[in-house]
This record gives sequence, structure tokens and C-alpha cells, in this order.
Amino acid sequence: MTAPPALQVRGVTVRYGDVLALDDVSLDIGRGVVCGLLGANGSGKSTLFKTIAEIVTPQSGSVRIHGLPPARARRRGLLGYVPQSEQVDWAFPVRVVDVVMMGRYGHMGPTRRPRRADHEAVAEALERTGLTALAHRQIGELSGGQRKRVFVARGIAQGADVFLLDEPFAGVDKPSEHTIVRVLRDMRDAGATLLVSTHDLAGVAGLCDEAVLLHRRVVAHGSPEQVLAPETLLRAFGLQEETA
Ligand SMILES: Nc1ncnc2c1ncn2[C@@H]1O[C@H](COP(=O)(O)OP(=O)(O)OP(=O)(O)O)[C@@H](O)[C@H]1O
Repeated sequence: MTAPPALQVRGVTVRYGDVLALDDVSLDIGRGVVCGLLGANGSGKSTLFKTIAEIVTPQSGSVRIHGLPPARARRRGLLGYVPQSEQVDWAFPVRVVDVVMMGRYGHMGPTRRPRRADHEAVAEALERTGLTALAHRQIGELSGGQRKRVFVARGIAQGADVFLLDEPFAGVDKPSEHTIVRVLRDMRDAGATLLVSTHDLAGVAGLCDEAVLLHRRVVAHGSPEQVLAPETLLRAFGLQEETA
């Protein structure tokens, strides 16, 4: 029997009242792949992430992570999620090291008392994301790029195997971007699967093995070159009538 894909989305439809955000979206992403998620504003990218993370419940359809329902995958620490910055309460009084330690909760048992392996995993994640010197800062005192890196570090500490990153490069300076790209490539090389939404079309070919173009539905899914073809982009960005 062949192993199930790392991420499988089947016939997912999501409505917010009258707004049809996702319309029968299906997607398979294999293991050890970085997949770029592209689409115009409002095309449903964040909704797709929230559906996979079970923050939003679809009207129909299903999601499987390595063949498991997302809740079970999350309990096993398989699913990591870097939300858009606006979704996080940055005024919440918590330090960088505490947020990264949250990634270890699934490894700790009910007492949530960190053990040596947890401290070591957090220290390594902070090191890899260049945050060691900021470990004891409040998250509200960080720059946009540093904030993104905290959530990437949390996913590394967690050992996430399927990692969702919603706009990890938005509001991020070049050094932070380079750090994040390097870390994401390392995760992929270690076998993780990453779905990364971005508006940075120019950066997609460098980072991503494949890309998905979303416009409520999956308009295209293939190599970055195929998906970034001008006629495909025109269709997805609403500048040309859909022919399909
Ligand atoms: N909580 C909500 N209530 C009502 N409508 C919503 C809600 N969240 C999203 N929408 C609508 O659903 C559609 C898809 O939104 P979504 O945030 O998924 O798009 P997106 O591709 O992530 O956009 P962006 O690139 O601007 O972040 C949009 O029309 C949006 O206005």
C-alpha cells in the first residue's frame, strides 16, 4: 500500500454567511515538498490554512494530514501553523522563549513541565532562527520579521512535519527573509512538507518545489514555472475570464 500524501484536501467548501471563500478545493501535497500558495487578496488562502488547522469548519469536504484527521495530527505534534501576524495578540505578556516552548506541549504530557530535551529543542530552534539573544524579550517588543521567526522557531521546536505558513515574508526585512528561507529549506530537506502563502511571486521559484494558484478554487497546481505562466496569473487575479 502506498503511503497517503502528507497533506490531502478533498472537496473543501467554506462559506462565511453569503461569502463563498472556498469552492470545492482539492489538493494533494507530497512529503518533503515546499508548495507556494498564491492568489489575489481574498482568494481564500488564509481560509484554506484555517480549515486545515481546524480553526474554520468547512461546509463540506475533508482534510487529512498523513492520513489522519487534523486534530489527531495536531495532538501528535505533526501539524505546525504560522498564522498571519494580525491574528496574534502581540500585547499578550509572554516571552519569545515561552512561545517557542509552546511547540513542545505535545511532547510534555499533562503537567506541561519542560524536561531537558524540551529545553534543548527550544534552544536549538532559537539558534537556528537567530533569536537566541532575544529569548527573554516580550513578543510585543519585537519587529515584524522577528515575530515571524518566533513562530517558525515554535514549529521547529515542535518538530512539525506538515507546516503551514501564512505570509511568512510579509513585513519582513531581507535578513529575516533570508533566515526564514534557509530554515524552511532545511526543514524540507529533513523531510517536512510546507505550504507557504506569499505575495512575493518573484521569490516562489527560488523557494518552492511546486505552487498552487487559488481563486476560491484551485486554478492551477504544478511547477512554479507552470503556475506563474502569465495566462494562468491573469485568470487567477481576475484580469481574464475563466475558460474552464
Ligand atoms: N471571518 C470572516 N467573516 C466573513 N468573511 C470572511 C471572514 N474571513 C474571510 N472572509 C472573506 O472570505 C474571503 C477569503 O478570505 P481569506 O482571508 O481567506 O483570503 P486571503 O486569500 O487570505 O486574502 P489576503 O491575501 O488578503 O490575506 C474574502 O472575501 C474575505 O473577505
